[in-house]
Parts: sequence; C-alpha cells; structure tokens
Amino acid sequence: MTAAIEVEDLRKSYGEVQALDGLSLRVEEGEFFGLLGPNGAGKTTFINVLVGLVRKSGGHAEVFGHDVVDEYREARDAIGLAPQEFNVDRFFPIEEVLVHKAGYHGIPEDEALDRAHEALKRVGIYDKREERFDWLSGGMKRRLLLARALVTGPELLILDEPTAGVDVQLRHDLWEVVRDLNEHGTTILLTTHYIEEAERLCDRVAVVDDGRKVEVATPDDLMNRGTDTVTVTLRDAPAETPPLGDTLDRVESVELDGDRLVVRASNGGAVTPDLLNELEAMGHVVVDLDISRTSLEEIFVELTGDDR
Ligand SMILES: Nc1ncnc2c1ncn2[C@@H]1O[C@H](COP(=O)(O)OP(=O)(O)OP(=O)(O)O)[C@@H](O)[C@H]1O
Repeated sequence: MTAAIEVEDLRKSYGEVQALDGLSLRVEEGEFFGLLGPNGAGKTTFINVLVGLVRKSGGHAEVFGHDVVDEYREARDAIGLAPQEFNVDRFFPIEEVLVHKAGYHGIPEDEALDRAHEALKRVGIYDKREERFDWLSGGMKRRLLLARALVTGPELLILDEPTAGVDVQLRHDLWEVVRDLNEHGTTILLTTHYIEEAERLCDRVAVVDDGRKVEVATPDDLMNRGTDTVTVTLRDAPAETPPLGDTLDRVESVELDGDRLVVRASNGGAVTPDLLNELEAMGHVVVDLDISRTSLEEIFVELTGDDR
C-alpha cells in the first residue's frame, strides 16, 4: 500500500542549525498520526518540507507516492495544511480567502464557492463568511485555518498546533470535525503540545527530538513501558510492609504509609488482581483501590529529557 507520508533520512540545515537530522518516518493512509517533540525539535520544518515551503538539504520525502520536489504539484494538492501561524490574507472576506485557495488548487470558481461555504459550515463560522480575518476572534481564526485546509478536500490533513491558545469548547469542536474526517478516510498528521490530546486521538505517535525520530508506537504501547502506581487502602494498618515484590515479578517497589500501600509496577492494571489475591492470602482486608497509569506526558519527558 502507498504510504500517506514516507520520508527517508530527511535533512535540513539552517547554517549551523540542523533542524532535520536524518528523519525517517512512514505514515499509513487513513492513520491519525501524532508528531510530538519539544520546542525546536524540527516538527514545523518537517511539515514545511512536505508542503514545499522549505527546501530539504538531503534525503527523500513523498506524499501519497509523489516526491515533494519533483512532483510538487501532485504532492501539494493532496495536502490541507492548518499552520501554526495565522498566514491569512487580511483584505478579503473570509469566503473569498477560501475561494482563492480552492482556485489555486485548480478548483473551478462556481464549485469553489460551494466548497468554501461547506467548509465554513463544517467549522461553524458560515455566518461570518463576509467578514475579514482581522475582525474574527482568536478562536474563529483557528476555525478558519481549518476551513481553509479543508476547502480542497485533502487526502492528508496536517494540523500544526491547531488548538494552541483556544478554549476547551473550541478544542472539543475542532476534534469532533477532525475525528469525523479521519473516520471517513482522511489521513491526519497532528503536532501538539497537549500530549493528552495525542494520547486520546492518535493511532500512533512519533516522538522527535533534535531533528530525529526517537520513537514511534501507539500511545498504549508507549504507556505500557512506564511505571504505574497502584494505591491500596487496607482496613488495618500493617505493622510492616507486606513482601509483595517477592512474588509478583512486575512490582518494582512497595511503600507503606499508615493503612495505605503504594505499589509501583509496570502495567499496573494487569498486576492488580494478583496483588489483591496476595494481600488477601496474607490476611489483609482491602477497603479501597486506586490505579494511576503513567501518562504519555511522563513517557515523553523520559524520551526527550524535556520537562517544559
Ligand atoms: N528559517 C529558519 N532559519 C533559521 N533557523 C530556523 C528556521 N526555521 C527553523 N529554524 C530552527 O530549526 C530548528 C527546528 O525548528 P522547528 O520550528 O522546525 O521546530 P518545532 O519542533 O516546530 O518547534 P515548536 O514546537 O517550537 O514549533 C530550531 O532550532 C529553529 O530555531
């Protein structure tokens, strides 16, 4: 199957700065793919290479089998980009901004207006269609960037920090739209600093740092590598720490804090039934239980050494 994105040993230098330093990555058609990395990791540079805004210094990049340099037009036409920066023409009503965008990608004028209206309805700002960009609120500007990315009906939607600085309701609305597109076959590439968002939405995530891939996996796989915390409250405080680590091999540490046992274990959810059986066999009565899973955020910090 043709990949939506395939890059091999991608490089981009700005003088001394190696923004991309041998990045290799494959995103399958139909995936919801997250690109995570600390500030300056090279995420925007990577996206800009794909859309032809930045010329790579080396390596290879294809979008749906089209080389981003040699077949720029085909590659670019397949992509809808909602960028991090507000790069919108401020002098036209927003519906015209969308019509121009569609025209640039070869969509005839009469069809372009229909598409512009459809995209504006989809993101919920159709009633603002005759207003100019500068008159919109920050949240509406984000909606417009998404509408502009959608007006060409792209196979690949790239979202670069689409929810930076927007309120909870809008984040929720935007994700509804994007999820629905993905369910209908659009491939999504998302960069976000809200790692929880990636954890919830993405089929797979790549962690990049210093212009290179550190890891690529499903959020679940990454989280399974972390250590979870299982807190068990016992009816009677034990005199000493029960020796649970001796019999349960995934248990990493056990601490006693009054009537509470704090157990650190890999894949805590799976360990818990054995843990409870073991405690019961020792004569303890469990009155409360809490399992706190490692977050993707914690794994991210471990992988990149970034604690933002
Ligand atoms: N036009 C440019 N000229 C010089 N250096 C640049 C340019 N664009 C990016 N860089 C540098 O390349 C590196 C990667 O930047 P990039 O914007 O791709 O990172 P990012 O992962 O998108 O970061 P952020 O999360 O902050 O958006 C950084 O060190 C940045 O300073």
